[in-house]
Amino acid sequence: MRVLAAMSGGVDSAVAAARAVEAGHDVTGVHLALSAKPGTLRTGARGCCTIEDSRDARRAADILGIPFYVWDFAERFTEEVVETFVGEYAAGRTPNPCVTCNEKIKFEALLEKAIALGFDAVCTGHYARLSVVDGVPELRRSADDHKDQSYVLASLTPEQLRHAMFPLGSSRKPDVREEAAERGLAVAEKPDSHDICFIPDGDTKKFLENRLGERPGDLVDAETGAVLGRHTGVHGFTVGQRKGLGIDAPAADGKPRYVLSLEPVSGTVKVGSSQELSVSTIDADRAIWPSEQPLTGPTECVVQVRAHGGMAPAVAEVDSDGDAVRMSLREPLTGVAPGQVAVLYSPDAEAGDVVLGSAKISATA
Ligand SMILES: Nc1ncnc2c1ncn2[C@@H]1O[C@H](COP(=O)(O)OP(=O)(O)OP(=O)(O)O)[C@@H](O)[C@H]1O
Repeated sequence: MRVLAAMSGGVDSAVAAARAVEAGHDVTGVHLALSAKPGTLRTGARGCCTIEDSRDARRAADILGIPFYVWDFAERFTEEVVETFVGEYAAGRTPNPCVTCNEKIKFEALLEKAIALGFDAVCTGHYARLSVVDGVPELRRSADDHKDQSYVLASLTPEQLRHAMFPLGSSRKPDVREEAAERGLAVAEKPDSHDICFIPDGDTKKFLENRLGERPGDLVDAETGAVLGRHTGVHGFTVGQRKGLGIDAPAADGKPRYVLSLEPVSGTVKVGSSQELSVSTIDADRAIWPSEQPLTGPTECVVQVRAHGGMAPAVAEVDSDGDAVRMSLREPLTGVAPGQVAVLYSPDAEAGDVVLGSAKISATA
């Protein structure tokens, strides 16, 4: 197969590309310049697409003896990922930009260009197991629980998955580092990337304030309706947040308060107790079914509502056109934020790691 290896300059994608070469594929490496300023690469910054990262990716490609290019996808990344991120926060939702990047950049913009150039697949260093049998993709959790990225890949369509390759799915990170060292890849010791790549200092609140300015509103006690304080914008909050609420007076029962809901039009942030934060029903829409088959009838599953943690057994029911899912949780969950993705995994221990589907959370109760 002709394979385009997406090389970030990190250890995972270097080893993934190496394995694709070793498997006998005709591999070309590409580094995506995604920096927020179109046409530029940042120097010295943490996060992705610094000049150092593109050099590291090129060096790895040289060691593997494969052709290598840098493609400027900054404009598309800004439009599809950064602007969506800002818009979602302004609308009182909590987006996951890595999900959007996989959907719109790596497996849409990049894959489209790859296919137009005659490649059969895009290979990445993601940790998730993927097999395609008779054209039907099956996406599963990684063999490495700590690194599992099936959550951020679960929104890929069957067609995108048919052209994806994740050679690290069955590996554990320490072994991947060891393999990189054995292969002489200089990136073997490079630290893992964290957080949101376009917010290198990790200060999401400041980033959103710079973009959205001040949009003041009230912090309101959900139970009594009492105004507890003022804030500078719903974009500074996420459902389940406890710290940084800026409320001086303690709750009557002395227990901590959490953000329960965000109302962008009125600017109201409702807060309440941890009990009020618990939800037992999640509604989600824009569902994606990796195997192309929407669930039929009530289906036992395990639902995961954020990239790390937030899992509960549930019964999922899908509407007739396969777009909307209602999940009735068998155990309550807290901190379920509209805008995040709900990923449905198969429930039994043996096959508990197969992604059945995913959908964007729209409401909770
Ligand atoms: N700027 C980029 N250019 C090309 N591919 C990229 C880029 N950023 C990420 N990728 C691809 O997406 C995969 C997952 O990205 P993620 O940010 O989760 O990286 P990671 O797990 O730290 O992997 P790595 O060690 O390769 O950086 C990478 O392994 C790589 O294949």
